[in-house]
Amino acid sequence: MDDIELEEGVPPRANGNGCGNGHGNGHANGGYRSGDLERIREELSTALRAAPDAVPAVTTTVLTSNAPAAAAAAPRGPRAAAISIRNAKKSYPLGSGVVLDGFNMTVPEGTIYSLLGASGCGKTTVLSCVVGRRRLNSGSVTVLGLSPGTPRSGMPGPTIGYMPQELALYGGFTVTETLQFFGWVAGLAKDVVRERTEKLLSTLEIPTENRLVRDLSGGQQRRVSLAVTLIHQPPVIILDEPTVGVDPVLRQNIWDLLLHMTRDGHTTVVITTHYIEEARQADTIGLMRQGTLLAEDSPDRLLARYGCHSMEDVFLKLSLRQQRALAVVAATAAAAAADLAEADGEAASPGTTELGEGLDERPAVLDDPGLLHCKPVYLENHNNTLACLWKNLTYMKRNLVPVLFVVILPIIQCGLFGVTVGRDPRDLRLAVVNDDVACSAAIGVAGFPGYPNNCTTKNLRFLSCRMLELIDDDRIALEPFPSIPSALEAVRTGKAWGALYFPANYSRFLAARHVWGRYASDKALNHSEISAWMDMSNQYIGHMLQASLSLSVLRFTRDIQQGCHWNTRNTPVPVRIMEPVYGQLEPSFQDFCLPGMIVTTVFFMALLVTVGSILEEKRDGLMARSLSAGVTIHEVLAAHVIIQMVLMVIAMVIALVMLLCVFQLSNQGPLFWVILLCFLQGLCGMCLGFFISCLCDTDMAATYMGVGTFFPLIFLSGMLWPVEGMHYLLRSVGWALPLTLATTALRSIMGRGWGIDQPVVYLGFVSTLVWIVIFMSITLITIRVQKRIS
Ligand SMILES: Nc1ncnc2c1ncn2[C@@H]1O[C@H](COP(=O)(O)OP(=O)(O)OP(=O)(O)O)[C@@H](O)[C@H]1O
Repeated sequence: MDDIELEEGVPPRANGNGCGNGHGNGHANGGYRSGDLERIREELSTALRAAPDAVPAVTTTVLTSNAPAAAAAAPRGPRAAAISIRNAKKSYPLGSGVVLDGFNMTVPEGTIYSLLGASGCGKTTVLSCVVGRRRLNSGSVTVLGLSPGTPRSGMPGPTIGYMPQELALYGGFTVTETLQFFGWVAGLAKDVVRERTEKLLSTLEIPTENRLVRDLSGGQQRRVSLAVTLIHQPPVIILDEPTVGVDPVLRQNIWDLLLHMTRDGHTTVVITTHYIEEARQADTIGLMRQGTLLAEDSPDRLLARYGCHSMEDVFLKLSLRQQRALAVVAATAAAAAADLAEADGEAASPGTTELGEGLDERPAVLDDPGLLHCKPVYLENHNNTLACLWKNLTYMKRNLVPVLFVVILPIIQCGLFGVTVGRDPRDLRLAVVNDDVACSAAIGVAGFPGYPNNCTTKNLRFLSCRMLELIDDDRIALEPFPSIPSALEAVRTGKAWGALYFPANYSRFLAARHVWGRYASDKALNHSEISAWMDMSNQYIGHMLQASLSLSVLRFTRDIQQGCHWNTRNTPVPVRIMEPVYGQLEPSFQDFCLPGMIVTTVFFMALLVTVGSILEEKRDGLMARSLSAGVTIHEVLAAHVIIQMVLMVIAMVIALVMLLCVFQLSNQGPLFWVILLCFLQGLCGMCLGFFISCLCDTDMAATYMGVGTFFPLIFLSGMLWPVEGMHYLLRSVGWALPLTLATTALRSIMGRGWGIDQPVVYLGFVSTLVWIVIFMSITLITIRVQKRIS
C-alpha cells in the first residue's frame, strides 16, 4: 500500500512562488508516497505534543485605522478548541453528491482561523453547521464545548456572531435601525447599542448619516453586515467572506479589527476569504478541497512544511496530492479498496487529526468562572417578539404598499361587488304583438278606463293593456311589433329577449274565463292565453323574465279581482305565497353572494399580505440571519401574527362598512358574530399564508400556490352556487373546505338572523377553528422537517 505513487509526474515549481522540497515532505522528482504522508503526520504530532506553542499562537495587534497590522506574535500555551468538527459528513437532500466527506477542523480558542478553499468546496456548508443553521448527516460539531442547535446552547443565538455570504440585511432600514434591531435581539441595552454603533461605524468607515442600507454601495453594505455580526461582541465570530468587494486599505482595517478582538484570547474568529494571501494574518489556516480538509496549521508552518513561498503554492501542492490520491483510489481494484481508502485518508488530511488531538476538546474557559464573556451566552431574550414587531412596523413604515393594499383593496372589491354583482339587469327588450286592442301607443301610460262597477264579459276592456302595464318596470322594456314573425325575428337576431302575443279579443275571452270559470268554453280558454317565446341562452336573464311574467300574471289576476270586487283568493294557481319566513319575496343574488364575498375577501387578503411579508423577509437570507441571531421561528411568526391581525381588522372593518353601510346590503343577524367569524376567517387565511410561505422560497412559487388555492376554494365554497347543487362527491369535499361552512354560517347569520346557538352557525365557527389548527400544525411540522433535512 505504501508503494502507491501519489504525486507522480507533478513538476516541481521553479519560480519564486514554487515549492521546494520543504521539510521532508516531497521528493526531488515531485513524487510522494503514502509513507511520506505517514512521516508528515508523525512529525506534526510530535511537534504538537513537544512544543508548548505548537498550536497556532495568538497574533496581537493594535487597532489603528488605515494602518497595516503590526502583528506581534505572542507565544501562548496550548489552547482549548473553541470549535471542533469531527468526521463531518453532509449532503443536501436535493443536491448532487457529498458536500462534506469526513471533514475535520479544530479552531483554537481566542485565535483567527481562516478557512480557504475553491468555490463550491463546502466552506459555507461547514460554517452553517457551526452556527446551527444546518445539521450534519453524521459526525460532530462542538462550539465552546456545546453542540449548536441544542437547547440552551445559545446557538443559533448570541453565542455566535454570524456574517453570512449573502447580504441578509433589511434594505429599507437605516444603518442605525439595522444595528438597533440586531442589538435588541442580542439583548443589549439601547445606550450600549448606540455606543457600539458609533465605534463600529467609525472603524468600518460606514457612512454615519441616516442612509437606508439599500442606498449604500455594495462594499458599504457588506461592512454594515459585518457590524451587525460584531455588535454584541460574541465569543465566537463566523465570517463568510467579509472582505469581498472591499477596498484593500479597508480590508486591512477589518483584519486589524479582528486581530484586535482576538488579542485577549477570548474571542475566536473563523473567516473564509478568496484572498489567500490576506489569510496569512490568521493564526491558523485550514485548506479545504472537495469536502475534506487538506491541512490546517499556522501559515508559517504550512509554508515551511511544504517548502513553498506562498499559500497558493501550498494549496496547489496539497490539491494535486489529493487529486492523485482520489484518482488512484478510483482506479484500484475492489479487493484493495479498504487499504486504498486508508491511504487516501492519510493523503487527504495530513495533520488535521493530530492537530485536533493535541487540543483539549472541552474549552478551558468553561472551567474558569473568571472568563465569563467567553462562556456560551445562555440568554433567553423575551424581547425578540417585540424586536420583530418593531422591525415589522419599521418595515411597514418604509413600505406602504401592503398597508395601502389592505386599505384600498376592500374598498375596490366591495365597491365593485356593490355596484355590479346581484343588480337586476335593466331595459331587457320584449317584443309585443297585441291583436287584442290597439293600446300599443298607451303602453306604460295609465290611460285606460278603470274597472266598471259591474264587470261582465262585455264591459271588461283593455285587459291586455292593463297586463302590459303591470309587466312593464325598469327591468323590462316593451316594444310593439306588428306580427308574430316580425317579433320572433327580433328575438332571433338578439334585438329582444322574448316575444309576447295577445290574441284577438283577448280582453273579452279573459273576462269570459273569469266570469264563467269552469264553464268557460275552449275558445274562451284558448284566446285568453298569452303566448311567450323566450331566448333562454342566458340562464339568469331568461329565468328572471319568466319569473317576472308569472308574477305579473298573478298580480294582474288580483288586479281584476280587486277592481271587480271578486273574491281575490280565486287565483289560477291555487298556491298562496305568503310573506317569506326569511329573506324577501324576490331575493337578490347579491344577498346570496354577500357572505361568501366577505369571507373570501378577508381570507385571501390575510393570506396575500402574510405570504408577501414573510417571503420578503426570507428573500436574501434575511430571516435566516435573524434566526442565526437567536430569534426563533415562533417569535418571527408571532410578530407577523400581531401585525397581520391589525391589518386584517382594518380590512374587515372597511369591507363591512362598505357593504353594510354604503351599499346597505342586508344583515338580519347580530353584528358581533359576523365580525368574529370574519376575524377568524382572516386568521385562517393568515395561517394558510404561513404554510405557503414556508413551502415556497420565491414569489413566483407562492403566486402559483396562492392562485391554485383561490379558484378551488371559491368554486367549492358555495359562494357562487349552492353546495347542494354540486356532484355528491364534490359536495363532501366542498363542506370540508375552510370557507364553505363559514360561508353557510355567515349566510344564516346575515340572511336568517341566526345566532351561535344554531348548529349551522356554530359549525361554521368550529370548522374555521379546526382549519386554523390544521394550518398552524402543518406549518410547524414543515418548519421542523425543513430544519431536519437542511
Ligand atoms: N441548499 C442546498 N441544496 C443543495 N445543494 C447545495 C445547497 N447549498 C449548497 N449546495 C451545494 O453544496 C456545495 C457546497 O456549497 P457551499 O456553498 O458550501 O460552497 P462554498 O465553498 O461556500 O462556495 P463559495 O465559496 O462559492 O461560497 C455546492 O456544490 C453547492 O451547490
